Amino acid sequence: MATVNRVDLDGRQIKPMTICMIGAGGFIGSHLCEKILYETPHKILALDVYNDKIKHLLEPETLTWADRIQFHRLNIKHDSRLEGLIKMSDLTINLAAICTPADYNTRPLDTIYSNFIDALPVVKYCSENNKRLIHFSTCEVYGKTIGSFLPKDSPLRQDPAYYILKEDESPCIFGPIEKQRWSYACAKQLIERLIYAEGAENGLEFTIVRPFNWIGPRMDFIPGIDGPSEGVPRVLACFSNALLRREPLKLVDGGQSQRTFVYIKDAIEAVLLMIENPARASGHIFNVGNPHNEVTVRQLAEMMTEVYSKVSGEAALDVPTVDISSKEFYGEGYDDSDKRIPDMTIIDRQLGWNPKTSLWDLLESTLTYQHRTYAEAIKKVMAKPTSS
Ligand SMILES: NC(=O)c1ccc[n+]([C@@H]2O[C@H](COP(=O)([O-])OP(=O)(O)OC[C@H]3O[C@@H](n4cnc5c(N)ncnc54)[C@H](O)[C@@H]3O)[C@@H](O)[C@H]2O)c1
Ligand SMILES: O=c1ccn([C@@H]2O[C@H](COP(=O)(O)OP(=O)(O)O[C@H]3OC[C@@H](O)[C@H](O)[C@H]3O)[C@@H](O)[C@H]2O)c(=O)[nH]1
Repeated sequence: MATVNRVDLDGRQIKPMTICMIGAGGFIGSHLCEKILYETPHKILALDVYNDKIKHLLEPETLTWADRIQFHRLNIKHDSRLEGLIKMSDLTINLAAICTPADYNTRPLDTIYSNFIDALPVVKYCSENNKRLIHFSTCEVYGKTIGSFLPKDSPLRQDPAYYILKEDESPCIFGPIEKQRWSYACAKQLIERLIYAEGAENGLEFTIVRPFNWIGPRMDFIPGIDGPSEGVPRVLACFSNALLRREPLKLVDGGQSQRTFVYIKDAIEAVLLMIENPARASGHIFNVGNPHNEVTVRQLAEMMTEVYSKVSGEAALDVPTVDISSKEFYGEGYDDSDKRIPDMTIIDRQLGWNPKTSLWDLLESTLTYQHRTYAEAIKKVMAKPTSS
């Protein structure tokens, strides 16, 4: 229930606000809209080119929160309504971006435009109109770890100083320009620098979020079901798709890269704290991830196979994974982050936030959702004879 008498971390009453949420129809946006509508009195101006993932919040119009969410179908690349909507709001949250690795090396121009050029007017309108901005960046701005450049057998690789990623200390280490994978990270880094500079020179009140692999229901799409057959989503959806179709999970370059995964519902708690505690969140860059949920991609595949077998009741394949080269899977210009463990000092100190959900538990609830949502549709598609 949306409570009116909400207090912030310092015991002050939180006034209801209007939030302009750009990219509200995406994975993170859909969870953030739910959280705000279910638990707070705030209003949302939801901007996106799609609304499939928030349809349940928009229809029917008799829902108790219907007067607190307004959907505006628009593309921020070219829509004169953007400035007016930002002006009508107390806070703008920008989530809009091309953010699937399969696009970074194959559509580098779209990637750079989306993550830098298209975000520029949002920063400018916030700055000029004295509006607060929460901008979504990425953990990819750290790029590769310092440790990855050490010899394989160096004992220093075990020293956290060489791999833990700290907002105010770690360098941003990208590969050469011909590795177009880094077009995304580089564009995100430049918009972070621009926002930071707007804060320093023009007093923009900002918060930058660096998500570390947030996963959960509604992430991306299942190819051929609610997205293009040839599309390559992020790893959770790729592996879910293979499990649903009873095909081996593809491990890019042997699945040796490491990631930490955080449950979307834990991560959204952190965003709500930022929204409602401006004095503690403004001027900061926050890592938001779960340092305790680290696995290699191979281990993720093994765990997902086991969890899916449990939630679906179907035995796992005899050979559940297959190796594939990054060139074959993503094409020319792919490169990878080796390891991503967030330092949590700043977010813990400023907002007292820490993630709660283990990788096993978050996979169990997410794969239960995937099975319930897609298993029947996949069976139907697979039963259809293919035209030759
Ligand atoms: N999910 C993660 O783990 C993760 C990790 C790092 C960074 N991020 C960042 O968080 C943000 C949201 O990510 P997500 O996972 O929800 O992705 P998503 O693709 O599900 O959501 C992005 C939304 O933005 C919309 N959008 C894109 N361009 C637009 C435009 N020009 N005009 C209007 N709407 C537009 C898309 O339609 C989509 O609904 C992105 O900026 C992404 O870079 C996410
Ligand atoms: O089928 C697959 C898909 C992916 N992978 C691997 O799994 C790892 C994770 O891949 P994801 O697609 O989830 O994306 P990444 O973690 O590399 O980047 C993501 O992280 C931060 C965000 O900014 C973006 O959402 C995205 O860039 C990579 O090493 C990738 O090569 C596979 O081995 N098999």
